[in-house]
Amino acid sequence: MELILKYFPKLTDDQIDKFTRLEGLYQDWNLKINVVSRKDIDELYLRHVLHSLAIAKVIDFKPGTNILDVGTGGGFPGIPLAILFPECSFHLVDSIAKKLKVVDEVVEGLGLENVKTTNKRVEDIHGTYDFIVSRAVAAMPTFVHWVKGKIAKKQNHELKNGIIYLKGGDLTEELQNYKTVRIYNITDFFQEDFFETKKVVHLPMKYKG
Ligand SMILES: C[S@@+](CC[C@H](N)C(=O)[O-])C[C@H]1O[C@@H](n2cnc3c(N)ncnc32)[C@H](O)[C@@H]1O
Repeated sequence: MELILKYFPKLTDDQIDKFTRLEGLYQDWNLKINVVSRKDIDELYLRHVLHSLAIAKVIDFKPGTNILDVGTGGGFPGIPLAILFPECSFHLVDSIAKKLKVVDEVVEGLGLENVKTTNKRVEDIHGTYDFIVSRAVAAMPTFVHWVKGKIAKKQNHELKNGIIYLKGGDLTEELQNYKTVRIYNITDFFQEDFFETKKVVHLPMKYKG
């Protein structure tokens, strides 16, 4: 938890309480359904919570923003972002039911009222969103194909709405066709070795309706 406060020193008592309780909830649920690896549970705050919050260093979501987390798995990046942005709404989607069971339990355990979950493939989700966030789900061309029709017409964040994706390694080839893409090194925000090759990819997508 100290790690989160190091980079987000202005958290409210309620946010600190939720981030603190997160670890116990994941530990309990992971014993029953193994959704997060042992090593990852031991380093939950670094590998999952702080990694998810790198998105907040790229976009400061305004109150009222609605966000889709595609392939949320055990709830990342959606759950940490929902704690950080209590006035935004988050829709967490995954095609595997057992993963969402853990997410549902964590959401209930924390009393997170700004999160809803759906067990579907993202291709079958028909809402629109200001932002689509994700980590480690598909190559960018596939991902863009899945979500490009889901960017809200009424945009809150002038020109910035679109995809924010957490990914690692050399992305030059994969992203060469996207002219507006911005790539941020996570080590620019968090000085931790774990993030050495990890990036935040921001692909603004203007609605063309
Ligand atoms: C490698 S896991 C990443 C989970 C989580 N985002 C994280 O970073 O911890 C990929 C997840 O994407 C989900 N997924 C893959 N394709 C999907 C699709 N088309 N629609 C919804 N979920 C999908 C899988 O079920 C899996 O839970």
